[in-house]
Amino acid sequence: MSIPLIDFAKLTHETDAIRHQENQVLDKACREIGFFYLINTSIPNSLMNALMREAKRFFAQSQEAKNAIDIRNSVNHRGYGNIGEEQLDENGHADWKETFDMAMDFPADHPLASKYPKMYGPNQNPTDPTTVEVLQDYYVEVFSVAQKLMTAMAQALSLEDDFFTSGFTDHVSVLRMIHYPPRPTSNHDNGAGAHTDYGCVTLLLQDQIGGLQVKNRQNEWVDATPIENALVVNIGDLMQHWTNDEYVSTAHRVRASTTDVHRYSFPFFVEPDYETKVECVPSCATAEKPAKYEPILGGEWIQYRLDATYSYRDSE
Ligand SMILES: O=C(O)CCC(=O)C(=O)O
Ligand SMILES: [Fe+2]
Repeated sequence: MSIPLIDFAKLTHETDAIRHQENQVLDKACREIGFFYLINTSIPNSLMNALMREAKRFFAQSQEAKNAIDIRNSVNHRGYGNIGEEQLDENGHADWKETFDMAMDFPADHPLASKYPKMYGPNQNPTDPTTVEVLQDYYVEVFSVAQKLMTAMAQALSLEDDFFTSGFTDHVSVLRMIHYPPRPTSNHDNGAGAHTDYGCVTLLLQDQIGGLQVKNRQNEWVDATPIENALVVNIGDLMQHWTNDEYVSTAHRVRASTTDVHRYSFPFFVEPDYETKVECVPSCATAEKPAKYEPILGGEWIQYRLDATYSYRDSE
């Protein structure tokens, strides 16, 4: 099975019939593969290009400059992650990539930062103000797309429109920039190891290099070949829990760049408020298929998964 295409312009169309029809296609994609391309999003192409440009500038800085905002110095997991810091597949190699993570910025003395210091707090920003501005602008735009997407999912699942989005007031969604440099040896082809994402959905912007692969229901790795200006969207574990396994969180991986090729990608991990209670949505449980998972707080789940994949968080 290949990766379906969803038209965001249709999903948010003013004509009910067009919206409903696209909603059915979305619902099918979420149930059958958990991955789709999203085209015609409201994000300006110029902003996507600017993000790509800033990422190249950011990662091209000296190691010293990047280490000044090392993610290991941030309790709430913001900033720069060097190669080898993250290992997504516990049975493989560490990932051959460097990263930068940002999220909503809360002052260190904010009540939520005091209560959940590992999830809320300040960002560690790049020094260049243009980079920061572009990251913030993109964050706002991509979150707006995510909200509309979750509204469409709620409609597809016969829920109130705001069933999911109402859990995103003080959300912990993360925008990440990733740089996959050329791999050093031929036996280390792991850009990002096989994994599922932790949150509700992930909206990924990628360049034209390719390398992302998705495991379909037949257990075959399918290439998520880049489509210009389209986002690749996938369901995460929290949404799978929320929907009692109706929407599926699917394994994916990134093959590392070959010699001389640099790849850049920008996942936006859509994650609710720490205190949003995630429990089986009513339309996904029946007498034959009762709720499979205990209710959990969104933040508890994300924190548990982050602690498992980052070496520096092990000891905490
Ligand atoms: O870089 C990519 O294409 C995907 C990255 C990814 O799956 C992740 O960071 O969770
Ligand atoms: Fe992922």
